[in-house]
Order: sequence, then C-alpha cells, then structure tokens
Amino acid sequence: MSEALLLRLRPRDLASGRPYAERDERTPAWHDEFALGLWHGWVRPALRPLDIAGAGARKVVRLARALEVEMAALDEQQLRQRAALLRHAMRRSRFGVDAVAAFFALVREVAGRVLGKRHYDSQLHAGWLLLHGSLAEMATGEGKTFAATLPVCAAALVGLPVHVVTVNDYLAARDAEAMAPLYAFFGLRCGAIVHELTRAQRREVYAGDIAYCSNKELTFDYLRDRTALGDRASPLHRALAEGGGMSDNPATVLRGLTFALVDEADSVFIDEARTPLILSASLPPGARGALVDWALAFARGLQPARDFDLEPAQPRVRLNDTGRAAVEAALDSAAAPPDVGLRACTEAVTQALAALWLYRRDQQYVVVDGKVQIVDESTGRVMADRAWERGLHQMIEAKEGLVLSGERVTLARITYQRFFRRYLRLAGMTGTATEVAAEIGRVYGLPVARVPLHRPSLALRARPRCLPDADARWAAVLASVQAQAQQQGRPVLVGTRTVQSSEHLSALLAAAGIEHVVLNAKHDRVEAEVIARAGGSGVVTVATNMAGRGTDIALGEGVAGRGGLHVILTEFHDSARIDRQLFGRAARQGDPGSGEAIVALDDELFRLHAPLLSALLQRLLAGREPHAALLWLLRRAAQSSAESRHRAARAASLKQDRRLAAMLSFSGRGE
Ligand SMILES: Nc1ncnc2c1ncn2[C@@H]1O[C@H](COP(=O)(O)OP(=O)(O)OP(=O)(O)O)[C@@H](O)[C@H]1O
Repeated sequence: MSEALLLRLRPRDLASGRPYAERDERTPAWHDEFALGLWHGWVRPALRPLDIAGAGARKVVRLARALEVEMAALDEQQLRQRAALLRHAMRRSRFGVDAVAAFFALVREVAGRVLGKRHYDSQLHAGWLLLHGSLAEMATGEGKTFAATLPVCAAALVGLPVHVVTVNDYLAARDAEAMAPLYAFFGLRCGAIVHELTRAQRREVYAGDIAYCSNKELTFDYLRDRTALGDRASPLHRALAEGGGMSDNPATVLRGLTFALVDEADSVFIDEARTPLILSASLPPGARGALVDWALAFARGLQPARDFDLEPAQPRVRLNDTGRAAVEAALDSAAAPPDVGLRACTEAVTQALAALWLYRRDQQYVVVDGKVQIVDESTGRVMADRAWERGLHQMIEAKEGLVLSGERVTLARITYQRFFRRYLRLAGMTGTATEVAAEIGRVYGLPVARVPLHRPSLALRARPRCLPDADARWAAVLASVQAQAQQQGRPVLVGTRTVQSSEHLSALLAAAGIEHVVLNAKHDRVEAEVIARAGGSGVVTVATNMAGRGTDIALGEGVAGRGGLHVILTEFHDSARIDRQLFGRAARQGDPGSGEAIVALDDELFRLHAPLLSALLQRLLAGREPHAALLWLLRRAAQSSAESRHRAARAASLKQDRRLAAMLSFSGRGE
C-alpha cells in the first residue's frame, strides 16, 4: 500500500473493538503470479548490482551520520521536541529520505543514552528498507532485533499500530522487554503477547502502539476476531461501519493489520507455511473411541508392501488392493465397530497405519502431561494447541495409551500466506532469504534486499564429515566436544534434529562424564537460563532446533580469546537455510567462532530424499568417509528434493485454503 493511503488512516480506523483496517485479499491470476515470480526470482537478482533500494538506504546513512554531532548536543527535552517535529515531517513527506534520516539519527542518539548501544550504520540501512516494506537480509548476529526498532519507532510515532512478529513467545517477551525503554522515551507503549494472556490482556497489549508477538499467537487472535465478527468482516460491512451504521464490537482484540515487521521471515513465510492454522472446537470423543481402538488393532495386523505402501518422504501411507479387501472382509466380522461404513473404516485404518508407521514419539511429537504435542520440525518447538487433522491425532493418542481428546471441528482456518498478505504494509528480516526470494516475492509481494555486514565475519568452518553410520557419528561428536570444550575450554553448542537424538547424545555424554545441559521441546521452560549460560567457558549445550534461530549466545569472560563458541551440526536439515541458521549462533558481530558438520550416511534426510545415491555411496564406500565433493553432491540432491516437496506442499495448502475460503464466504461465513 502506498504511503499516502497508509498515512491517511485515522485514529478511529485503528481503534480496537471494531471491524478493522486490512487489505482485501484478491487471489492473483496465474499469469500475475508467474510474472511476479519472474521479477523477484530472476530480474531483480540480476539488477542487484545497481542496488536501487540500497541507494536510498545509503543516503539515509550518510545524512544520519552528518547529524550525529548535532543530536549529541541536545538534552532529553530537546530530543523529544525534535521527535515531535520529525513526526510531522515524516507524515508530510510520506517517510521521505530527509525526515527519516533525521529521525533515525535521533533514535540512534536516544538508544545510546537509554539502552547503552547505538545503531550501526548497517542497522540504519536495514531500517530504511524495512520501513518501506522490504525483506532485509542481514547476516545472523548482525542485530536484527535492534535494527527493527528504527522503523518500529517511526511507524508507531506517526500513529500506525505496529506488530513485531517473531517465531516464539520467548523471543517476543525477550525483545519487548529489552526494547521497551527506548520506546518509552518517545511515549510509545509496547507489550508482548504470550500464550498465557487472556483475551482482555491481549486487547490491552494490541491497544498499545507496538505489540511483539509470535506468528502463531497473532494469527490465532486474528482467526478468533474473524470468527467473532462473523459476516460483518466483509468489506461491505466495514464500509457500513465506517458510515457509523454498526456498533463497535468488543469481541475483537486486534486493531487491524496495518504494519507488520516479521523477524526470521523465511521461517514464518516459508517453513511454517506448509500447514494452515486451524481454529477448532473439541467435541466429546463419543462413539469414535470404539472405531479408533478397532482400527489400531486391525492396522497392527497389516504388513507393509503386502497390505499397504509406505511413502515416508511425503509422508503418506496407502492401502493397496489386498489391504482394502482385508478391511472389507473385517467389516463383516463380529469384532467390527457397529454402524460404521466401509469408507470411514478404510480411512480410520489408513490413519492408524500412519500413526503406527510414520509418526514417532520424540521425533514428530512428544508426550507431555498425558497429551500428544506436535513438535515443529523446523523450530524444534512444541506447537501448543495444534492437532493433526481428520482423526490422526486421536489415533496417535490411542497408540500411546492416552485418554482421547475430543474430535475437532474446524471453526476457521488460514495459511500464513493468506494472513500476512492482508497487512497494509509488510516487512521482514532474516539471515537467510536468498534461496527463497522468488517465492517470497511471488506470494507476499516482498522484494529481498541484502544489508551489508557491520564488521567482517571471523567464522571458521571445518570440513564437513560424513561417517558411515549413526554410531560412528556420535563417537566423532563426542571426540569433538572433548577436544573443544574440555581441552580448549570453549563453549560448545551441539544441534540435533530430534528430541530423541538430543537425549541419545545426552546419555553418551553422561556416560563419558561430560557435564552438559539439554534444551529440547520437553524442557522449554528452562530455555532462558540455558541460553544465558551457554556462552560460558567449557559449557556444553545439546539443543534441538530450538536454539537454531534467533538465539543470541553471549560469550563469557575470556571465551573470545579461546576461539569463541563452537557449533556442531549433527544432521543436515531439509533446508540448507536451517543449517546456516544453526552455524549462525557462532561468530556473531565480528566475534571469533567456528562450526562443523558431523553427519552420518544413514541419516534420514539422505535415506528419504536421496535414496539411490545414498545407497550407492554406502555400497561403494564400505565404511570409509566420502570425499567432500561427494558429500556436497549428496547433500544438494537430498536438500533440493526435500525443498521441492515442501514447496509443492505449500502450494497445495494455499490452493486448498483459497478454495475453502471461497466456499465459506459463499455460504456466508468470513473465514
Ligand atoms: N548496535 C549495536 N551495538 C551493540 N550491540 C548490538 C548492536 N546491535 C545488536 N547488538 C547485539 O548483538 C547481538 C546479536 O543481536 P541479535 O540477536 O538481534 O542478532 P540477529 O541478527 O537477530 O541474529 P539472528 O539472525 O541469529 O537472529 C545481541 O547481543 C545484541 O544486543
């Protein structure tokens, strides 16, 4: 949305408790999407040397630098007065270069006084790009959280409600608390939305100027608002409301989707965009319990290949003709559940097979307090309140011998793709966007722009190693931990892909007498303390992907002199971006640090996504380590196959979401 329109929003358009400002979604025609993909994927990268977006940013940096001395001479009162003037100047000039540069110089000065740190030039550069709705790619550790305060202050000061979106509650609370004093200086109210808050508390936070929140909490709040608004969420009703024909609706908590700044944008826009968010209500389990038990018992008697085909890479399971015939025959027997047709039975058996063969405890889910909780593969975190669809969740509960939760009915659903496109102004930042720039441009309309490094990186990367099997890998990891932590006194972060492997490694470390801490979806309550200690000399931290993104490990006394943090990656992820994020925990902001990958040839990634090549290598190498070039090839093959599968899943999910939305709006329901 253009600045002119954005800045024309009046306070009453942005009040809470009424149908609110958001972009009306129009499904782009295929040729528009194609053209956007071409532009963002090929033309823009080719134009990068001209760096059109960067020209404005560099001018902002230059002008802000020139104002440094002048700003430093102002006292607090004068700084506030100047901020009030610049507020008008930014509005009038629609966030023009001169006004924004002067305002950024002022924020930099204030930050130095109230937070004890001043924005680097690279952060000013990023700030300009973000304010104008780009996806700023800043290397890991360059200080995105702090850079975000510049556009956030500018937008909030001119009266736009700002949502700073991050990937989890821990980061939302941490960032809001750390940055609050800066916002307070300008009289801006900032708060964090975390899972525990009530609706009333949420409304209070959103009513402030700046809300830090996780993508999940924000989207669910939106879905609840849309459900509360019901039919009145349509553009027609909003128009009526603007004419004063509709009363305020206290059931909503948000104040519209005006400006969102999404941290770790590739994680939110891409990795988490495969599954839609579903607002559901629980029905009592009722008669389904009998069907679930029967299907599970029946499925236990079936055999792969004979009765069903397994496709773990998808992941999918399909009954074949023999399996279907067996279900049909079983229906006639006395043990079959009463009053259930063949279709429902076949579906239940298929779900039971998926529960038994595809979903493993401590990998795709954990059992905490008697409940099955899904673990998000890319973030390593529990996705509270999410459940698998179409009875699969209950099937897994039955497999684990837990009390069945009720069947769920969908009240509203939306994918992140459709949700974030509704913001009038959207911006994002991440350390890893290049690979997905085309998709982000096509789907979200966001151009990707790279921000120069503040200081040259001192990261050291050892040659990746690929051991013949998992046991050999763990032995090598143990040896490396001993060498780095015990002999050299460096802190070591070992990243594992699943909860199960983190526990396996933990047992091995304990047996070897190596003191360590574990951070995974089962112990997420201790996260802040674990991270606070993880940079100490000789401290060993074993963590799933929970520590793979956004986590800032501060180096302890004397650690930089010993080489800084050492990161060990024990399994490649489906996407190279996630690997890079894990390595990005070390060597931040010009600190020393290093990383190494120690993987195994029989890792799931290779087995599922490059089965032929990995089998061939296993045969040819017969226990030896592959040459670096061969490992590179294997990794490329597996990761690009996994990524293209995920891309297809995202496209399918978006298509289904649009179809369902069209059906629901046709039948008179909002979402
Ligand atoms: N201008 C600055 N002056 C001093 N310290 C800074 C500055 N900017 C950021 N930092 C510090 O640098 C560290 C890294 O910042 P932060 O965690 O925001 O990085 P990041 O870019 O978000 O990293 P990641 O990509 O891993 O999420 C933090 O400890 C932060 O306080």
